Amino acid sequence: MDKPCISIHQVGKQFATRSQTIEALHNVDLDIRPNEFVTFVGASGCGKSTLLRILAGLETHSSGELLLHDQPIDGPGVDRAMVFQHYSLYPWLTVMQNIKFCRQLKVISDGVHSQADVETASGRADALLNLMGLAPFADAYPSQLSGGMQQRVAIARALMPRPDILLMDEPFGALDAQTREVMHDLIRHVHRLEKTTIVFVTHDVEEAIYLGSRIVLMAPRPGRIDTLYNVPLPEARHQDMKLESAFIELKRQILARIRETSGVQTDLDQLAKLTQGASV
Ligand SMILES: Nc1ncnc2c1ncn2[C@@H]1O[C@H](COP(=O)(O)OP(=O)(O)OP(=O)(O)O)[C@@H](O)[C@H]1O
Repeated sequence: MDKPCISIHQVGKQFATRSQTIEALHNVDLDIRPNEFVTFVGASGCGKSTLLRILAGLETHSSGELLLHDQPIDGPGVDRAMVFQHYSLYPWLTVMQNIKFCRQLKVISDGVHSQADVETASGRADALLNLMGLAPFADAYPSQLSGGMQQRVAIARALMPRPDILLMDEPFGALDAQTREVMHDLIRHVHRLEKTTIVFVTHDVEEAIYLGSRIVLMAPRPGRIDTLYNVPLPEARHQDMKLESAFIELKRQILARIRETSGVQTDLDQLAKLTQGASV
């Protein structure tokens, strides 16, 4: 078995607010292998985004150890890229300029750039434009694009420096159902082609199963890993798999476990009474 590229050992995170200390993560242990596609689900507040932000180096952890290729994570790095739910594109730059933006920052900060550098970057940007189906929109501005297309630009921009790890925090949460399906097949294709390790946080269990090879179910108060599930689907996926019994059974199990761990129940008797009252 491959050596893990990310090792999370006994990681804890507390947030101190004025009135209390919140244990956002408690003794989290997980190894992620190179080129894995791991999806995280769980009830609201179970620490999914906090863990992702710690992996990105945008947040510090309070205890334990996080290693990336055996080195401690102590801040952001070009080896990791993050894609958020909101597209975070620069509205005054075109699609192509947005994709090349980080590369240009690097050139400015390094103070060196050869003609070969520029050509390599242009070739990479062109390849990503094509991969994302954005070639006809290279000169468009973000405001001229749909939400799905803007998120494709954000993904292309994240992939530009060839990160080892792509961290995605509900990247398709704001898209309509049809666009999400298209994005699911696109991101699986990107994963196969680019061989990037993907860590993907979502509220949507169906999305977690369709995309992931492994699902990490987290539970809240304190935020912790509850269950790991291997996804019993082949690498090559298609939308009809969502109707197969293995898929539906896994979805049922995970949804039931999220309900159990969230401690939130819908009181159907109470709802029925309220509805009766309303109809009088
Ligand atoms: N900066 C912060 N200061 C104080 N508490 C925080 C902070 N960030 C997160 N928390 C708390 O830590 C816990 C975990 O939050 P986090 O956003 O990681 O959960 P989540 O699983 O991503 O939730 P959701 O699915 O609702 O986005 C929550 O109780 C949240 O209120």
